[in-house]
Amino acid sequence: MCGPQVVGYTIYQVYFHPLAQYPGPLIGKFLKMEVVHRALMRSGGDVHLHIRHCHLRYGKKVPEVNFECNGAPFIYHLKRGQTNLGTVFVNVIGSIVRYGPNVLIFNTVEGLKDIYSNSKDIVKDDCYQVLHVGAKSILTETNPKSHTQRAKLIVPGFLSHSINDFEPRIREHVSSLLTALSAASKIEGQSVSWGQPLVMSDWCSYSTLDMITDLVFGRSSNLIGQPELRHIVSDIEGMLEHASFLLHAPFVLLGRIDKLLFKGKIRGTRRYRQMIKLMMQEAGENQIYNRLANHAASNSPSSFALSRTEICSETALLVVAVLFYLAMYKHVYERLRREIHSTFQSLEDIHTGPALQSCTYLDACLKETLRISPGVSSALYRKVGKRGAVIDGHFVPSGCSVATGIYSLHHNESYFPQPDIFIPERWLPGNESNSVSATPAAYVPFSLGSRACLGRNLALRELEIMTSAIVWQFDFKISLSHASLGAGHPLGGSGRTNPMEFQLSDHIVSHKKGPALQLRPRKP
Ligand code: HEM
Repeated sequence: MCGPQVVGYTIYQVYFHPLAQYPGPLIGKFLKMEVVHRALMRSGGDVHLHIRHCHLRYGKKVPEVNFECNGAPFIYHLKRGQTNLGTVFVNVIGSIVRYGPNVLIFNTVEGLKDIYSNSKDIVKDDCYQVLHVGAKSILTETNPKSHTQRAKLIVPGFLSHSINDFEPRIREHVSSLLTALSAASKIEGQSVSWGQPLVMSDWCSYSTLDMITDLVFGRSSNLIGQPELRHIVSDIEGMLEHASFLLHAPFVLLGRIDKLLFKGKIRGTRRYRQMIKLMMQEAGENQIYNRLANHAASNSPSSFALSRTEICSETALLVVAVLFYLAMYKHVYERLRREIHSTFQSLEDIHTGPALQSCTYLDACLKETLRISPGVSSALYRKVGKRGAVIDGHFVPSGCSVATGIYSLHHNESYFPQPDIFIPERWLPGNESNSVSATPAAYVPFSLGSRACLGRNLALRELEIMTSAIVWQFDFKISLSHASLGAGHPLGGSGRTNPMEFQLSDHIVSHKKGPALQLRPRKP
């Protein structure tokens, strides 16, 4: 392009483009902000925070009186520039941000529903196709008809009776985890002293990967029992980092620059794929993978393969996030301990049934964790079809990408007052404090509509059982020698300053190391 063309293009993008009226970063009028973050600035992992930042930045400031402290640490208020509890100015969150030349991000319940419940006129964005590794998968399929076909195949594996059948295996894996945690802590019998610090993200990842491989292939990866295989966890993380980079910057595939940038990670991906390949070959008759493979034989062989990303588990992140919040918010921990210890007489009692169902505070803690630290935190892009679509009252032309940032919506003050504070009480039936009550329609950790998470019930079952079993078995506290692992820090950079929030790195799914906990057998 020569000089006048550049000027003409710039004026069009800024003033006359159909999305010109929407506020957003200047650079976003010319480039996708996801690309800027992940490719140019290489700060991948922070996009969920940047989306929230944009909604705040492009909103407006209004005065708010009677700010409530509600048990949050003083440093937290200071970080937000609130030096007294009188009148403060807060940002009213901007509901729509232009996040790329043809990209709009909505931060409202109405926008969310219009985007994700309308599978006829709004489909998965083409960017998902970059994730096909040799074959399409249910997650990356963009054609609604083909998606329905695939979904029919695997949905039965995720219905409650299938999960009930699998639950004894979940409990066995949890029991192995507890034994391994005791051994790694070097806790002797009824010892009252605190054990060695343990990085819980590692241990929970081993256990949840063991569970999910057991379910999908009928054979566990057994990372709890075989330390030499544990590199698989970082192999998966590396693979997701690589994939999330390609998702938004597919141009690096030309000339395969990514092979240079992600050399070590690509090696890890190969190792991981090798393991999965072996498991696929040995999959038991009734396993989810087997059903897909049988169907593939009578259709197009590779196209029904199960993608690797589907079997990696975000569940581990959620368990460690719950443990982090329990260790940080003592009053929450005490209340949950009381509930778990008074409900269950022994570890064997922790299983699906009326007792577990009666644990309303456990349910509230899990919901609040999934709100504040959602396992999938960034924007799930969708593409507007031929006729265009009306989203939250705005007409969006055909071909535009639209999304809602899950982390950003879950931190929208209009739906979740005091969004940066972990308050399980907002989820309790007959909410004890109206000032913090949640808007359930804005809570979407598993997305919604026809492309919502299929593993939701399984993930929740694992979460409930693992969390209750750990709380039942151990007392725990943050290890002072690694206190900042997983936590925000006053010098942590934009959006990462809250020491009471478990920090996520968003790479398709979120992951993060931490917290480091010390355990001891629980006191009666
Ligand atoms: C707490 C843990 C989990 C969270 C927060 C979560 C969240 C999500 C979200 C937000 C999506 C939508 C993705 C998109 O639109 O691009 C999704 C899709 C999906 N999830 Fe999960 N997930 C979790 C665990 C699991 C587990 C354990 C499984 C299975 C073993 C699973 C299987 C799937 C599948 C198959 C899809 C694709 C659905 C489709 O496109 O039709 N998820 N998940």
